[in-house]
Amino acid sequence: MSGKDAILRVEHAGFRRGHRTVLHDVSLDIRMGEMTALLGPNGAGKTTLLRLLLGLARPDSGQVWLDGRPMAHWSRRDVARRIAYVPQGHVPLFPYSVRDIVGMGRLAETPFAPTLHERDRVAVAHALAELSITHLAARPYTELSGGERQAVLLARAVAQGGHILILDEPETGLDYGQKLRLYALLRRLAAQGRAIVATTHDPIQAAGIFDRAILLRHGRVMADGPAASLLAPPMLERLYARQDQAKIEESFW
Ligand SMILES: Nc1ncnc2c1ncn2[C@@H]1O[C@H](COP(=O)(O)OP(=O)(O)OP(=O)(O)O)[C@@H](O)[C@H]1O
Repeated sequence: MSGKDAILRVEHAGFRRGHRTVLHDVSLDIRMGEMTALLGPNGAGKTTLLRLLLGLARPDSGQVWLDGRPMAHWSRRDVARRIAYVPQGHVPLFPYSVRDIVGMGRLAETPFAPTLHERDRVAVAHALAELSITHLAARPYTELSGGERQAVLLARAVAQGGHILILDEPETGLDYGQKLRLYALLRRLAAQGRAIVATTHDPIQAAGIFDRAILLRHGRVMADGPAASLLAPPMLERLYARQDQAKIEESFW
């Protein structure tokens, strides 16, 4: 694997669902200490690409590498030690307490223990404090607001540790103050050397926050570069152009 700091690499990945090709020849590197935003219109393939990065789906062609080894060679537990995931809108069936949900982030470390070890409890307390939700610790997760739930899922990812944090539309449901705290937290985690990858539907905000942007359209990487320069009007108009308009532009160019 080239690129000294690339912890995750996608090499010429193709992915099909039935007759649909969802990802076409996607190649990219995810680097330590970098905040990478993944943008594109609805259905562009962002969540599918995250699933490949998480090892939850395998490409039909090409390869995904984690820390220099093919993803398929890693056990689920070893992937969970390295990659924390914050999914979109997750609602469990049972009214676990916030403390229990955040504690689930420690399962890769202590999978069969009936109770958490002291170091796990410290990690949970630290994560709750980091997200300013210590006061919610005993509340049932199912009774929280959307923004509070999102903060709990972030705390679970922080408690999990790992070098890579992958988030699917993490701003969903957050108020403005929570969004600012989320981005400050992600920046701190990146400054500690972690790799941050997040999908977002807010390119204007992402331009000021992320280091790098990868633009996906119709399952292909349309552009990959510094967020501040890429996420500007000409590129964004192309990225989010209606399909018929894009065809006109493609034939024009
Ligand atoms: N299980 C499936 N079966 C068939 N097609 C699927 C399946 N999952 C995803 N797709 C298709 O793959 C394409 C990419 O979906 P994906 O969820 O990755 O897009 P996205 O960029 O995350 O979209 P959004 O911004 O709306 O969340 C879409 O056209 C979707 O309809």
